[in-house]
Amino acid sequence: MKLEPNKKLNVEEILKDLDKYRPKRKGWTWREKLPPKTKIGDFEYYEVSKPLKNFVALPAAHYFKNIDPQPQEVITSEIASGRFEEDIRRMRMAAWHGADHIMVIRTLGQSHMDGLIEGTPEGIGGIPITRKQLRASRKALDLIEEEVGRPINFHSYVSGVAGPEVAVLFAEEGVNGAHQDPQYNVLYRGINMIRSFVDAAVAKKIMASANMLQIDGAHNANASAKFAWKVMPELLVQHAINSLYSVKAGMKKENIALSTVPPIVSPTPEFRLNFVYALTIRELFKDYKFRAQMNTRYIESDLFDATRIHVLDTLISRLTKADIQSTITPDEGRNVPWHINSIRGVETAKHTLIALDGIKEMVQVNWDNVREKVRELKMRAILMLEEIVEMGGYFEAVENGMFVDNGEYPERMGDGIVRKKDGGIGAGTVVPRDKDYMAPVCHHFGYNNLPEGLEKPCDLIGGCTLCNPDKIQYIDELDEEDNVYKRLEKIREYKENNLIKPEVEWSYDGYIQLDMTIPESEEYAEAAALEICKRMGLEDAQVISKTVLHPTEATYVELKAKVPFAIKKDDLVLPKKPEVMSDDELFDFFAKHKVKVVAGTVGNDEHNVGIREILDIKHGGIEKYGIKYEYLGTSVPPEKMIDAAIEFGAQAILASMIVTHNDVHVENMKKLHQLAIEKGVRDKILLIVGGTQLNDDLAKENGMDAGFGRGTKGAHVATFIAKKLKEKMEG
Ligand SMILES: Cc1ncc(COP(=O)(O)O)c(/C=N/CC[C@H](N)C(=O)O)c1O
Repeated sequence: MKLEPNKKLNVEEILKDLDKYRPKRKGWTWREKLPPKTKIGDFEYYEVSKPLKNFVALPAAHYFKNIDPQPQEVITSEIASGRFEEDIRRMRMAAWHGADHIMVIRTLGQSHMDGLIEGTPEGIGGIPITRKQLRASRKALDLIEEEVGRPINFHSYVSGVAGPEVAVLFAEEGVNGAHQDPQYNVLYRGINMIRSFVDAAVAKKIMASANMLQIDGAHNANASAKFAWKVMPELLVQHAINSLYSVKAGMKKENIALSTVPPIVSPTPEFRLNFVYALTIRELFKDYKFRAQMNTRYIESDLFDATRIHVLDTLISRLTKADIQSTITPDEGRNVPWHINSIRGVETAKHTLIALDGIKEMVQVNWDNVREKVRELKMRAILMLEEIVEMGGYFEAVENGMFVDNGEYPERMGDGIVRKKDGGIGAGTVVPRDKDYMAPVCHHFGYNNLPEGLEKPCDLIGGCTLCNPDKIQYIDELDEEDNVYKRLEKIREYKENNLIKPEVEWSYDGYIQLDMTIPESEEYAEAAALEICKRMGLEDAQVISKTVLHPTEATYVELKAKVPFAIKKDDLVLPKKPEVMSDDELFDFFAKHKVKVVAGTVGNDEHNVGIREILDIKHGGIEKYGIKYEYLGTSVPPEKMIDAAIEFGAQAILASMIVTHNDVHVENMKKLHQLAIEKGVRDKILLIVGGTQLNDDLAKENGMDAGFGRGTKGAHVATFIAKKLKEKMEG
């Protein structure tokens, strides 16, 4: 099976033969780095990796030969729609934008399930991680990898009371990376600490056997603390505990990634604080990997603010080091991530990393002003670790509320998270192994009374599931109602009738996002906006963000709402593509017919970039085909345009109109048409207008011969002139 860029992912195809699916590989894949000063297009890069085969480049790429340079850092897209058949569509979108690390959040509460989930039930806030969901997702990613031309890492979470079972499932199914940090269970899921650490050792050894990359859970302290910047010493301690525990459990340091988040945001002077922290952690843990995550603690519903924060967080990565740049959807503050926001997050990371390529060639740390601060932060962490040891170790420290206390250690606020050593979920469930304990399976952590001379423990049973996947018991579905087939059934009618509905996260969910500015205070603006949606016939309208432009003058309101209808794709009339003759035909025509035009930006408009692109040879402008032009400049009065065309003996006027405020562009078109009639040349001179807000219909309605909008090239205009002149000659 192969994905075609012009064909949608076929979920039914993905679901076929999942019982026979085997992962193509195990373990994590880093990007293929290219050497410093690699040339891409007209530019040199210091920190790029192998480009993609298929991609969606940044918006401005078309100015630069449509290059899409890929940073060396792995870029994560976090997905949490709750329906894996929708997640895989978004994975494809994210991969084209440059994500090669797909992280699917688990459904609420899966950490508290003491066993595996089977089948394909729908999740809340994330996906129920099941063998079938993992296989379908990994199988889809195999196809998406081929399509974009780069390996994609599939990632989820090994935590909760079924941690070891989940770790085995992941190792069996070729999951490439996972969060694993026992402190997460203890602090944020209330799971017994002895159970958590014993399970973690078992899970880590299994993850190590499959060469999975591990991400720790320190970022949760950033997200949970009242004053996120005060837990920095503790974060270093948390990283140290999980990192060393992971090494002791058999993990290689290059597979241990510290999850590090710039803890604070503007309006604080964030950079000076975040930068010191970022330098400190990288100095202390230089043999490990760094998974930089954008801040989630202070993300509000304002997408622009969130994006600014994420750009600044990515600057920190560029100025220090990140092996993975994890993107968080900028709307983390208001929705479960939607398609567009997952993609926005990836674009922000790619844009910023590429924009700051090689920044360290020009910008260095002023250690004179930083060294002392780094040292102080390290001292705080070391003192905290020493006190933990004095208390009797980690478990006692947690019992004393040492963690996520909002005092910057050694200051203490006394509001840390307290867990009892013999309390929490799974307390008392750890049983010491008997002397004759023996488990005939591979990669099993801890005491195992295996017979001498075994090549592999599982030789005793003819192979374990990690060595012999045919031993895996594949369960297809358990719930007759809550499964992917039932969900696909509900939307089959839309697909069969080629119907279209907008969506934000699930096919045909019908949601749109709209925004409006209401000249009222916040509360009236919200009420008015909802009423406007109601009168527009939209359903389930909800305000998702408000920006006060002025307490009484105006409020900008963003809403989501459902459209109560579907569109028939077959009834849609597509705007006709502008005709374009081949270069040879254009060269040939204008070699035989000498054509002159006058051109300029008409009225009181100073924008000239667009018209120059249409004229100049180096941008593929009309000059390339032999058309002569007289450029009149900007803010050219319509009268002067007509007079110049007469004087220059031009067959056409090219009038650029970018400003359309108060319909000034319509007024100028009408004037050109009227003046050409008054001067008796309307049938001798083609009136051609262009501009980002224009189109052919609007131009013709106002007396022009043609109108060209966004994306027009010189060849389009030259083709129009040639065809019209040909008609005149034949007529
Ligand atoms: C160390 C660890 N284990 C498990 C889980 C998830 O475990 P549940 O199934 O209990 O939700 C998490 C969650 N982090 C959220 C993703 C974050 N936005 C991220 O990108 O890292 C975690 O940090």
